[in-house]
Amino acid sequence: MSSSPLAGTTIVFDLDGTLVDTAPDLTNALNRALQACGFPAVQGEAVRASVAFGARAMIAEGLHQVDAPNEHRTEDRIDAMLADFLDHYETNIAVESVPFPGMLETLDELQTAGAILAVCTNKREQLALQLLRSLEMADRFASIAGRDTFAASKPDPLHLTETIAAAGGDPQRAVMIGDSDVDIRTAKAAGIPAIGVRFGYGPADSLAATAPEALIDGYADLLPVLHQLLTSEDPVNPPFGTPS
Ligand SMILES: O=C(O)COP(=O)(O)O
Ligand SMILES: [Mg+2]
Repeated sequence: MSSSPLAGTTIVFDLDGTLVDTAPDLTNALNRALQACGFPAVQGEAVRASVAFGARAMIAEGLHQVDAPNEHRTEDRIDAMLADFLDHYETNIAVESVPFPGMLETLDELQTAGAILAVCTNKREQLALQLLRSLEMADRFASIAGRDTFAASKPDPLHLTETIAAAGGDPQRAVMIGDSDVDIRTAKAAGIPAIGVRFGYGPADSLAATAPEALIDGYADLLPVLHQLLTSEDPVNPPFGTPS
């Protein structure tokens, strides 16, 4: 039997910018929507930070980057662009999207140690499933919950606690891992420790400002940091909630 502190612990991952580098395909979908309106394409770097906030935010940032006149920024126009964006994205979801370096190996190690894996993303559930299936990763996760899976989505803590419940896990034995302040705020609101990843899309200062339990720069750091977190005997900040 495994004596790892990871055994039976639910490790919940954000998707975009945490498990998978989805920015290139999202940028391609944005450019398709911009070009359909007669605007030029934008560079990925220019809209990268907006990926953390979803397709609508990417469109708003894209329109800002191309100096779109105000009449192109109405709700109706943005809705039409969003439909165009999603249409293209759905059929091109895993063309350039790749797992972050070391991610698959780390998931292997977590599973070997007996951890329960789950995904809590603000992507639409169907798109999250499609992406993870395309990358042949979907079966690794006991639950995959998108923005439309439950009654509320991140930063509402219900999204995270329901994801853990759907995975058959215990919120008192869970850790959230994400690239944006939204992920960390969600975890804090649920009373769950959080690890921020600095290689994703969330701006570094806002990620750090939410004070996650730890910040990592790559998957090589995740297991040691998790181990430290799960075996911490700090009575002031116990790893799992308040001691009874
Ligand atoms: O698509 C989004 O809104 C962001 O997705 P994420 O929650 O997986 O980072
Ligand atoms: Mg993210």
